[in-house]
Amino acid sequence: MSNKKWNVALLQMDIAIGEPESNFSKLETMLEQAVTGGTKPDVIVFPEMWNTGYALERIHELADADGQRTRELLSAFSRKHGVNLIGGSIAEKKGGDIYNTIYAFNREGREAADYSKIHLFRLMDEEKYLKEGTTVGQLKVDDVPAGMMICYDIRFPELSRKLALGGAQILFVPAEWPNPRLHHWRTLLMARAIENQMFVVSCNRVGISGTTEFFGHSMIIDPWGEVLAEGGETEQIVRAEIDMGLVAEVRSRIPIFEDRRPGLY
Ligand SMILES: NC(=O)CCC(=O)C(=O)O
Repeated sequence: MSNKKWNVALLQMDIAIGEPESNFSKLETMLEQAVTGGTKPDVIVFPEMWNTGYALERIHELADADGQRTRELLSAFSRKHGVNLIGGSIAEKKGGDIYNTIYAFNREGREAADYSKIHLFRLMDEEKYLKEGTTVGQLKVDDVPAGMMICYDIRFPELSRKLALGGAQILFVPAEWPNPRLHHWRTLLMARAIENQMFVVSCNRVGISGTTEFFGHSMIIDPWGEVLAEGGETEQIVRAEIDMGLVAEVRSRIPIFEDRRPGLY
């Protein structure tokens, strides 16, 4: 277990539907603000589908081919500033298919992992336009085992438990989670943190897209379930310092991983 302390910054941004140019420009502005406007972050997280929003009917023309443009930006920025990036997710075109994919980059500017959303959200028609990923999102951030899930994935506790059993001490969750389900968002994120005794770091977008309103409330939650930081409902950078040593402390106080009875369930 690690005793590392990290400053975490979440880019709680608005996303212009179907306008990658405008979204890249917004993201680059907020990235600069994240590294210049406060304590220098160790990890920066972005929201879900930040390059295109849910412009699904035009997604084949808008998606980033092999994530090339996104990868170039993230690699250069992470290397220049010595910061880990959990690069939200983007609409990624791979072969003839479109995926909802996170790229994570380390402080040296190298790609640490990618993860494509495995549970597609029917209420937003994802299953009609996107292809689901087939592997879970595991990575190391400064040698600390971590996990990645995307938005709707948090409704599946089996997935976060699998990541925790695989060693994850922190879970990163980019999202586009809208009204009227704020209560679900906050409760599910806190539950994933408490039941797995891990940090949960979630970045949601803000703004209105068609008739759908996204409420922000990006959250940084510790392994005890305490909310260390929570965004409001406008564009902002949400920040907190986290102490990774707390994971071992909470896990030794209530040893749920030793007390599990997997033979019975
Ligand atoms: N983009 C998403 O996966 C949205 C998930 C959501 O809103 C939910 O209620 O679940």
